[in-house]
Amino acid sequence: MAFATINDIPVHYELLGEPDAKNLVVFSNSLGTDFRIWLPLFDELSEDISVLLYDSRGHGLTGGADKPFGMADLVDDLIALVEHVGIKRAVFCGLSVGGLICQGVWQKRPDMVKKLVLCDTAAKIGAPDAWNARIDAIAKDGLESIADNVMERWFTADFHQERADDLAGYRLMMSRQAVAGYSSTCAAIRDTDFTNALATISVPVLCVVGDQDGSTPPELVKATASAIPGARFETIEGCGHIPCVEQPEQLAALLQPFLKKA
Ligand SMILES: O=C(O)CC1=CCC(=O)O1
Repeated sequence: MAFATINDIPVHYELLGEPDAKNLVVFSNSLGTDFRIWLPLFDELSEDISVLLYDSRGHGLTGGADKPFGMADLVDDLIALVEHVGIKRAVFCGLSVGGLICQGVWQKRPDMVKKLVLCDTAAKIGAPDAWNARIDAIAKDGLESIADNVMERWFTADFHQERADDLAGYRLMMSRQAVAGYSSTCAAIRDTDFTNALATISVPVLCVVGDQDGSTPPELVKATASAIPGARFETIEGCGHIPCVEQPEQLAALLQPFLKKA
């Protein structure tokens, strides 16, 4: 557990391994989560893979919720954190809004990006009206009021039935986020459209999506992959929006060879 002051806010992160390791992956979390969502994946990855994990602005133990922020801030935070820990170049793997942040890093600092893993994400996520409705709902009634709906999109019916303890834990992770940080992140997603930048991506890209993802459905992620030159698209079976939690073995089986390929 480590903290750094990045762009005037405390950022919570963890570097496991060396900043100059050959196989180094930077993981960026999704809306309503923190870096602990990636932990189940690490049991499945080989030991020679080093990782940088962090909580994005307004989430987890990272600060910044008190002032409104947008996608440019989220991207700048990740770039500055990567520089802070001494990483020159890495694979960037982002889930959902984390995938938008990683696309933003590619646009601003392509020299930092060796490969991209875009997990349950797209160049544009959701409709502005839906984000505005979500922002209004949580301003009025708090995150608890939307938690059941969000869990329906995050996890499959099987997960709901068979992993009730985990479901309760991830539901708490989401509903305990700072409302203002969650709200700014919704606005950042609403205001971001990287569609025109997809054709500029010239590093290897792996796009993955849960077959039952209710937030970024397979057709959306497939369309994003189709617009990136040479990108590979894969579906994860029996999975909602968060494969690193629901199907970490399948995600690792896709990630590992992609990381190791020259
Ligand atoms: O909460 C959701 O609907 C899922 C989600 C959308 C963007 C993101 O990061 O998570």
